[in-house]
Amino acid sequence: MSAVRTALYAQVADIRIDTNGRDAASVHGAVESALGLVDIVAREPRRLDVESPRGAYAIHVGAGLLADGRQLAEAIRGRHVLIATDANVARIQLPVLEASLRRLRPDLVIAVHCMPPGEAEKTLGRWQEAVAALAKLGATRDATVVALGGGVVGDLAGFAAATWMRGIDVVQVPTTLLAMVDSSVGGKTGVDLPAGKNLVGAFHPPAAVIADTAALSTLPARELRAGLAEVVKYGAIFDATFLDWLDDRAEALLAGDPEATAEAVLRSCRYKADVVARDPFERGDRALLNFGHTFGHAIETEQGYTGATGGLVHGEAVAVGMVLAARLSTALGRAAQADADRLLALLQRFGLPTRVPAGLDPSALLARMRLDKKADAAGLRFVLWDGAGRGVIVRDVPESAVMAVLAG
Ligand SMILES: NC(=O)c1ccc[n+]([C@@H]2O[C@H](COP(=O)([O-])OP(=O)(O)OC[C@H]3O[C@@H](n4cnc5c(N)ncnc54)[C@H](O)[C@@H]3O)[C@@H](O)[C@H]2O)c1
Ligand SMILES: O=C(O)C(=O)C[C@@H](O)[C@H](O)[C@H](O)COP(=O)(O)O
Ligand SMILES: [Zn+2]
Repeated sequence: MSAVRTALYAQVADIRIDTNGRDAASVHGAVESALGLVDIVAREPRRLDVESPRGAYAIHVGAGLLADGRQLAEAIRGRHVLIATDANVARIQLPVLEASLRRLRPDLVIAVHCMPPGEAEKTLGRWQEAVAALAKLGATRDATVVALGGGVVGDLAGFAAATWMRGIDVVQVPTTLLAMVDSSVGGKTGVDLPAGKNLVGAFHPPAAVIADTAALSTLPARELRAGLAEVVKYGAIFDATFLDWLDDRAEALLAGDPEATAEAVLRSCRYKADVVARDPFERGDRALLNFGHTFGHAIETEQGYTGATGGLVHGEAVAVGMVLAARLSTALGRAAQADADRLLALLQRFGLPTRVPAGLDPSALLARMRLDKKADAAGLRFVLWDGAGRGVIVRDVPESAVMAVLAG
């Protein structure tokens, strides 16, 4: 262990990062916490393989994968690497990831691109900065973008990779629970416009996903809860018994228990991997993953993506959206009230919001939904459920019923 410690410190001391000043204390903290995890990594990280139009890729899940570095080092083909991250993650996880990469792949030419955190930064302007960083690096077609961060970084950096020279590799290294269980898998990338969420983007599956569950130890509680909303979503649409499992493990998950967390990540990735392998371009049942999102995205857009400054963050908006989708299902006679009540109780147990924020106008939200990506010339489509674990895609939902749940 002491040889690993010496090597990690030596590598970290060597690193120059233009975009982020880090003090010695934060480097020390990051290295020490990474070292504490090397033992845990010996307990075998788990691996899932996912078919995709760009080739099969592995999802690695385990504690300490960033300090270990082997899965990441092996996923990089060419010489140029752009590590894209945000300012919070750059302070905490970047030193460890960069040290591992330099230790295991001294052949690489590495640059770091750092953006400010938050949904409000998932913009075309920030995408332009990311591709400019690829140009500065001289990234060739065999270059790799390493997306180190939450879903905002993952979507934006993934889109930069999708568009640079019409498509280079991206390795997703999720550091939030939401990104581990959802956004790093399946290849949706993109940015928001003022007119709507993720309106500009591309399907661009990753070359690998490396989910170091130890990174979650520094995640703010609010972001952990937001991630749990997307975990609940899998139970709601695919598997009622997973809702029972979540209910049983709620305390453990909220406390960041490593075993419960790793299992929640793996099970979530399995649900998502199955559906995206079957339907990578969302022509069919992949749309079930949008449960709660028609409402949720309308809320986020209407609030101007102000999750970091008083609005709802994505997972919170999805929690509210799922409650509304369940109510709409009940109102349309598709599901029992008891199912909606159970979902509401679980989301409340996870400390998630379950009501439309005050001050949002139902008709303005309905207007936002018209730019939902599931809509077509024939109108809106909603993801509803026929009861817990049985998501269903529905057309011809009367606007009056939608307005009633928005207002209720
Ligand atoms: N592509 C997809 O399939 C998909 C799926 C779900 C969500 N999304 C998108 O993901 C985004 C939301 O992602 P998110 O919830 O990860 O939010 P986020 O990326 O904004 O991260 C949340 C906050 O946590 C900080 N953070 C990240 N990792 C940390 C760590 N380990 N320790 C401390 N702080 C950390 C970030 O800096 C940020 O402030 C939305 O834009 C949503 O549309 C995409
Ligand atoms: O992967 C998918 O497919 C999803 O819908 C997952 C969602 O959790 C995610 O928020 C996604 O970005 C929404 O996609 P969009 O196509 O509705 O913008
Ligand atoms: Zn989502």
